[in-house]
Amino acid sequence: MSFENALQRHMQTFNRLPEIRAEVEQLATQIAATFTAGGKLLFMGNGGSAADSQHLAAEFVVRYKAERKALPAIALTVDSSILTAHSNDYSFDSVFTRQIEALCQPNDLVIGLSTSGNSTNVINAIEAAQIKGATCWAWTGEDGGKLKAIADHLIKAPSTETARIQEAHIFIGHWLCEEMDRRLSSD
Ligand SMILES: O=C(CO)[C@@H](O)[C@H](O)[C@H](O)[C@H](O)COP(=O)(O)O
Ligand SMILES: [Zn+2]
Repeated sequence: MSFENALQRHMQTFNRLPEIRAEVEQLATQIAATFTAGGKLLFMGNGGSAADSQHLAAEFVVRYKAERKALPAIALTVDSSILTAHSNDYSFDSVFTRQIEALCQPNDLVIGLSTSGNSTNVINAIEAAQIKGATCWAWTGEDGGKLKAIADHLIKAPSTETARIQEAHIFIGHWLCEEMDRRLSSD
């Protein structure tokens, strides 16, 4: 794909983001309510979405732009000992489930990122988090994949192309950080 072609697809995806604005605003409201109620955010995903998970968790814990209190967020993608021990001793399909069992509380909000919507370890962990009583969001592509029927709420980036979906996901994540700065910076 040429540079121009990739850029055109990126722009097409971003031009369609207003279509999912209501869901993103609903998520912002739920995240703010989660923090106010003493809950935390748990992020997970594979590959680029693992990177997005740790990137976004860091924005909440450290800071985005405003000076505000630390906000509780954990990426389930970062502890190499947990990831390798669990995958080696049990299965990669339950590598996030195990951490949900250890860390997730009923008032937490779980965000599973999967461009296909079909990553088994994300699906399994969302189901485990639902059993724990947490509210579960899936960030997917336009298709939604298997997560469409499983997650409590969906944010479907308007593309079927992995890279473009990831670019939209990180934009949405940054906008949520912007919103938390606006809503919580005076706390
Ligand atoms: O970053 C990329 C592609 O841009 C890859 O690392 C990609 O994230 C990996 O293939 C993931 O395993 C894809 O999983 P998913 O998004 O379908 O859940
Ligand atoms: Zn990538």
